[in-house]
Amino acid sequence: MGSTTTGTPRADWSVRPRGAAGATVQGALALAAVAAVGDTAALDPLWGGAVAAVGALGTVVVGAHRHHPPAALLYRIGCWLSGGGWLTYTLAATPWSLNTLAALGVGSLAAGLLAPFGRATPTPGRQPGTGLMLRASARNAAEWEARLLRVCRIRATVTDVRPWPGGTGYDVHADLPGGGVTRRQLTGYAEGLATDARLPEGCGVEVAAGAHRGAVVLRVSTVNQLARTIDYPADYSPRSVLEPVSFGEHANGEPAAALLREDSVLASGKRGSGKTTLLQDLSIALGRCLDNLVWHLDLNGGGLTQPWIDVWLEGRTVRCPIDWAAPNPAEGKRMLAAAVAIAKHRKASYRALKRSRNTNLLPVSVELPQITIVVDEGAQAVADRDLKELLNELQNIGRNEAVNMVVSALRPTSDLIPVNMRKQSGVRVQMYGPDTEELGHMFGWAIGGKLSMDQLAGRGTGFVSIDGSAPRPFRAYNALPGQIEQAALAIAATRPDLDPASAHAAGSAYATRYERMRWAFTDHDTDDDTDTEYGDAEDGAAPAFPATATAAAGRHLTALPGGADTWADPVSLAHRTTQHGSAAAWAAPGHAVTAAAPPRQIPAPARPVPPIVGLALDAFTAAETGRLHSTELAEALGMSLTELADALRPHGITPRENPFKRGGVRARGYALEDFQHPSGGSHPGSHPGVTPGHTAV
Ligand SMILES: Nc1ncnc2c1ncn2[C@@H]1O[C@H](COP(=O)(O)OP(=O)(O)OP(=O)(O)O)[C@@H](O)[C@H]1O
Repeated sequence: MGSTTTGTPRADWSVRPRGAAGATVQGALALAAVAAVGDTAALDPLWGGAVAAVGALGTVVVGAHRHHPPAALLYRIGCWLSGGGWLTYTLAATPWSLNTLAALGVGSLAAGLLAPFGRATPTPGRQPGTGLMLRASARNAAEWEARLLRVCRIRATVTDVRPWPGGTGYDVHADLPGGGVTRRQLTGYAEGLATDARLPEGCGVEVAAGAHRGAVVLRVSTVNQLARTIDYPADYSPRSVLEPVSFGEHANGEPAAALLREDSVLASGKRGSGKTTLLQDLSIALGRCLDNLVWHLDLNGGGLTQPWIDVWLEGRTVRCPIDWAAPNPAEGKRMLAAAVAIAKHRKASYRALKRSRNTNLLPVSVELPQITIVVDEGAQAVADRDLKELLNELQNIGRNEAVNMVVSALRPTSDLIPVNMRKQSGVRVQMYGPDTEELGHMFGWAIGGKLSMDQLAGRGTGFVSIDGSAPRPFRAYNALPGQIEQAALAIAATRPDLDPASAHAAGSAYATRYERMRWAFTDHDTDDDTDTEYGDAEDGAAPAFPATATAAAGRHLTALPGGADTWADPVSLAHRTTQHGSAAAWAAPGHAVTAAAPPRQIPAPARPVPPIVGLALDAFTAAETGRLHSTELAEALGMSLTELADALRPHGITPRENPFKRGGVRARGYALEDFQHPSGGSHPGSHPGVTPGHTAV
């Protein structure tokens, strides 16, 4: 009985057989009827042979067309031949004898019992047009159906098994059953499937989208491709940032690549996992783009930038391959402040261009390039409150205006990388490491919690997820210094220049960057606290400081009055710090300083506190300590060590003679009491008795 869609039962009068028994009985009756008619009509027995031959031939043709398995073909040919043989005999003799009828009965019984061999379906592993499937693939398909049922309790139908070109794995195409089973459910079983399939170490199963929502492709690697080192392909031909940027290979040989016009990248991994190498890959790939400029914010000791800059410092190229590189927080603040200014400026200045191109997205080009800031050791950057704020702001506003970021960090956890920064990163990479829980932190526990580092092959390998897609294992290209040098020379010749409107918005910090870079990336003989990031105070060759600078604590990024100040001028140094709240009223003798903002009220200090001292006191308060290393204080104030020393010396404040230990490091530094009770100074208005939490004037 069938049923209508409304549920009312309805009789089914079709003669289509239901099951093997029905088909056998129907077949036997039909054969007996043909024999009876033939006998009555005195048909020539040869017709029986003809029927058998035509039936068998038809079975072969139809079977091949419908991809019937060999057992089904044999069974069906057998049925035609035995039926045809019986018919021939009965036409020659008579159907009406007990023996012929018994032969028909026995034959029919045998056909009924052997019917399962004749089943034409399922023949897994086949889609129209894919041709005959190899027997091994068909067996593999059946195994995967069984495995999906065993491991995931999902009764999927495998529709194809396609070997990878290199023979290092295969794709299993499957249709999910109805009833709400989703691809995402399967993703959680990837590890279990790989184990059940007894895949070699380092091999795994990736779950990818199929042709439709109910289809899935399991990428099964059988040879540990990720274990071999892949050099960066020696191809520096020009590309566009509108094309995917490649940084490695997946296990099946496909390039690991992402579109970085709008999506920013967050790459995390423990020390030595291959983050810097990955950033080098991205720097090369992005540097090749004629519509993109690479900036480096390298707080990791210059390892990222140095190989790029050397060719320029050595005079092997006139143009610097990296448009701007910042090796320390102070320069980083200038860079990020300039990037924020550019993003804001572009919003306004290129409105007409967007309208004329009928697009909401800033159309990047050789004349109007994207800026991609590659940040090595983002955790160090976000440890600085100002850098963190700037990075956050840039990430929030830079997408449309083509100011993008690639950030690396030791861990993807919120203590090192702000949650917003992770959430806003469309491309997320977690490099190999012993701690599987990092995958949960990076990709979310629902997906990442079910992945395993066992799928990777040590340093240089990782998982990448693009725009929330299932994380895929990949191996990053290995970019060695010699190759970076080659790339740097090629890119120096092809990279674009910043568009004039953006360069204008970036101000003098941008215009003077090369002088500072040249200084910062050249070796200098330095000596403890008199170190400087860009130069020595007494060295007349030291470059001028840019007029646009981040204010002391970088909280107010405004152009400083007075233009480019000189390197060793304490007034200008202090002046740079007066943006913090505004203590412009203080000035050293003989110097007039224009107030940038109205002076703040102070509770009741006996005498005014110089701004540099006030800011230093703030830094001690923020750090909740009575001792700060010179580098810490300089960093907190956005100054170099020499700038700091020069600014404090007039107030009789110098680093303590004896080094002290903080955070496990022994170094010289400043003591809070020296700021509260300075020994003296050139300025008549010294400031006895000030306490942290005071307000500078
Ligand atoms: N893709 C790669 N292929 C082969 N070897 C690699 C790859 N990436 C990194 N390595 C190896 O690992 C070492 C460390 O790499 P890298 O400096 O990039 O790691 P890192 O995570 O940046 O380390 P750190 O955080 O200490 O700076 C390299 O010297 C290199 O030998």
